[in-house]
Amino acid sequence: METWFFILLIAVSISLILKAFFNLFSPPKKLTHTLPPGPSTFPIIGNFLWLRKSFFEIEPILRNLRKKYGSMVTLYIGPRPSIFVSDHSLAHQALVQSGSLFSDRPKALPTSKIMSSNQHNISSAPYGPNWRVLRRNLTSEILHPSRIKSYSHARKWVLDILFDVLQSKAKTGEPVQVLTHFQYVMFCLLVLMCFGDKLSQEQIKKIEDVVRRGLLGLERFNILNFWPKVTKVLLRKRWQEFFQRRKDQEDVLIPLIRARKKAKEEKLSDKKSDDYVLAYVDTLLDLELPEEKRKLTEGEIFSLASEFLNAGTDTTSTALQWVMANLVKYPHIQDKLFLEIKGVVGDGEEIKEDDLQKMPYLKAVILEGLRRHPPGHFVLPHCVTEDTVLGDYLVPKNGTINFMVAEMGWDPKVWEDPMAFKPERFMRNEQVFDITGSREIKMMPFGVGRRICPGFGLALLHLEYFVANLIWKFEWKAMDGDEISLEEKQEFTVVMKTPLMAHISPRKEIRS
Ligand code: HEM
Repeated sequence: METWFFILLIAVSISLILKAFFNLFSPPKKLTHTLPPGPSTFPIIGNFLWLRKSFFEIEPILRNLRKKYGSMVTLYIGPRPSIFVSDHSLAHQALVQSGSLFSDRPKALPTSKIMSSNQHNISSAPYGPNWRVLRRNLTSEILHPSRIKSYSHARKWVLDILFDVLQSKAKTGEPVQVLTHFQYVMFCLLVLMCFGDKLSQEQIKKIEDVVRRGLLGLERFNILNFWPKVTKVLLRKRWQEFFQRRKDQEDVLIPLIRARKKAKEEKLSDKKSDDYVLAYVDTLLDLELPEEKRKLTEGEIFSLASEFLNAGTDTTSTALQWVMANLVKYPHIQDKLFLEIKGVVGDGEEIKEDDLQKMPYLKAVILEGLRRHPPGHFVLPHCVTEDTVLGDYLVPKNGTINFMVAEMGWDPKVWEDPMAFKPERFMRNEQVFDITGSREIKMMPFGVGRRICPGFGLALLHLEYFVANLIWKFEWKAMDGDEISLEEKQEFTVVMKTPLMAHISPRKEIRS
């Protein structure tokens, strides 16, 4: 079927080339600034071929193009020009200094439009009143430090689950493949924050299965966005598969939303007023959209809940795996971290959340992990609210502008020996490293400016809490004769191509 689609594209391309040829004779449009340079593309077919690639596949191409064209490059991906920026100071100019111009999101492609309930979630909502209300609800109701603190019992519960699994592996001496465990614990935490703390492990597993299945292999559906009227006929089966994925998720998540609605009503009518811990879904039930002056629909609440799970789980478990991989690869860094923890905890059994504030080296290890292995190599695509100039080039309203996160963290002009894992680089300065990039950008694993990841505080807490406890409880070693490979591949995030396998031994036994 794709072959027919391709032939059709060639036919349309030829007619467009002819049109472009005739346009040569019409008077040129007057433009004071031009788009940033980039490789010329064969109309339509070129756009289509770019569209089939993931950003991860495009990244090495962009790295080469940067050498030729500089730190702003244009590619024609799909129907719009896409500008890529790899320069720190241009990113600061755009996202921080001109934040109100550069914080819009592009019009969603058809599949994303369906997934986001027509851009009624935080990450894809246009810059405006609806986005502001949705984002403020998340940050003030759920991600506020005092609310985050109120979920500490959930973190302890999940940590104990993780310890039980690792303890049994340590006893048998078999190596542990940690990623699935990390993914599961992050999932538990976010599910409890999203739907309340009364869910069983079986329910959480079911949610994880269906949400993860929906997330992986999404690039398969990119092609549907190219000329949807045609793909709806020619690629009918793939569209069906796409809708089925969403339905599978709705079947699991919508009953949970309805249960929270019922619980809230019961609480209001005072039938039940027991230990009711506020969950993200509860805050959405009565929220009003200012642009449409109405409450959210069930479908929109579903999209926001899915976004919360997708945004906060794989990103953090990926970062956790990268950090642990480096601690296994470099035992001297692991030892140094262990000694710092010992200095704070003494002979205590567990690390309390307040203890984390006293561990600067731990923070440096996490920051170095995020610099060297950012889970997302690009921020989400941005667009401008009006035609704008950046770095002497035009950034048009009908295009997208993308910022290259990994490139900035690996820039030798900013970071000495950038590909090495050296947490000490974050210890040299008296001041705490500013991850929000408000004064200057050195790296931006969470983005910067008005669209900065609202979950960065929660993510850093989760990373610090789990890394510290995992190192305090166990010694982590590479398997005999096994090199820890830092090769990458793209899943939803940029993960380890060869997932981390390690031998673990309880520290208690080592100490006694
Ligand atoms: C290590 C973990 C994480 C990383 C590396 C990360 C990274 C990012 C990045 C790069 C963006 C895009 C910024 C932009 O477009 O300019 C983003 C947006 C977002 N993230 Fe995160 N994130 C993480 C964890 C979380 C968590 C835990 C949550 C929620 C609980 C979350 C919720 C969101 C949301 C809702 C957005 C959209 C913001 C907007 O468009 O206004 N993220 N994140």
